[in-house]
Amino acid sequence: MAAATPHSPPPPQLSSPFLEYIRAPGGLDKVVLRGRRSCSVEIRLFGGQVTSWKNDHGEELLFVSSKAIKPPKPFRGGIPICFPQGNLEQHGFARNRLWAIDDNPPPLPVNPAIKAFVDLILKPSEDDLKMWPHSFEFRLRIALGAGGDLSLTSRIRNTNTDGRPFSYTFAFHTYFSVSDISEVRVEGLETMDYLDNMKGKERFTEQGDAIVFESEVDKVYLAAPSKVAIIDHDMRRTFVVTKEGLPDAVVWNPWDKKAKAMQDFGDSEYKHMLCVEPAAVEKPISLKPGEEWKGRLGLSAVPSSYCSGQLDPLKVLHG
Ligand SMILES: O=P(O)(O)OC[C@H]1O[C@H](O)[C@H](O)[C@@H](O)[C@@H]1O
Repeated sequence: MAAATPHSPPPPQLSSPFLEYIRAPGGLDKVVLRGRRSCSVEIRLFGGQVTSWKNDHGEELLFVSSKAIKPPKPFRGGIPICFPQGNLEQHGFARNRLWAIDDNPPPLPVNPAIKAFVDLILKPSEDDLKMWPHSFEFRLRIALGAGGDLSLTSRIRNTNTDGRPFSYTFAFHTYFSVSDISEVRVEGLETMDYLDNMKGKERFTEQGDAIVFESEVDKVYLAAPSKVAIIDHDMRRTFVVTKEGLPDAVVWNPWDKKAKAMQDFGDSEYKHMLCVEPAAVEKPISLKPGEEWKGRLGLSAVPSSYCSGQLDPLKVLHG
């Protein structure tokens, strides 16, 4: 396994005032993207994982467990990358590997207003290839927009030289920080079909209006719309989640019993988090050698001053 090396190479020279490389022992080196006022994003090279996203008041928007444990265990919170899934460790190994900074990524169209971004890359190690015998290049661009919005673009290329295709499922396992899960509602997934992970992946159709939370939820919404809103009444904040190339959306909250059973999660922390995860789960993505797949996650937080308590979710979703 490509665990973090105790003697890391010298920090890369990041030639931008919007980026900072921070050295930390035990595979915890990180890159910080800085935007206007106090907006920032922190990305840990271990897992290629976003571990913090702050708005321009410096308020944390992502949930990270106070019990999160260090590498080589996956880190509970932020945005773990789930790839490649299948008959492997839960959620695949990408969240559990040391990624590198990609100094020379192939061109990716960018909004010229975006100054703060970083490109990471993951390639399989010899040990990874024994577990999942496919050669790939996984490029991840993480960008902080001028308005404080965050985007993650994944590009996965099949670099097999033996002519073999491969297939995988994928998720941006996004943990949102919420004031009180009982006061949160999700708009955009009502009337959708879903697979219920708590009922042996049986298929159901969501009924009623917005989704609210009163107990454990672990559902894969199929062919979910490209925009989903998470409305946090107490915080007077709405997260708008956009997705491209990722048909499904997993919604997860472990609630009290499961929370207690998780070693790296506080007993009451389920009250302050919600995972809404743009994903490709139902139909695995298939790539022939030389082919590349692209998936994008966009996150923005609409503050209460904008909503003024009059938030019209239809405007957020369709306006
Ligand atoms: O504990 P982890 O491997 O990070 O998984 C945490 C959760 O992730 C997803 O949301 C799955 O749908 C859940 O079934 C799983 O429990």
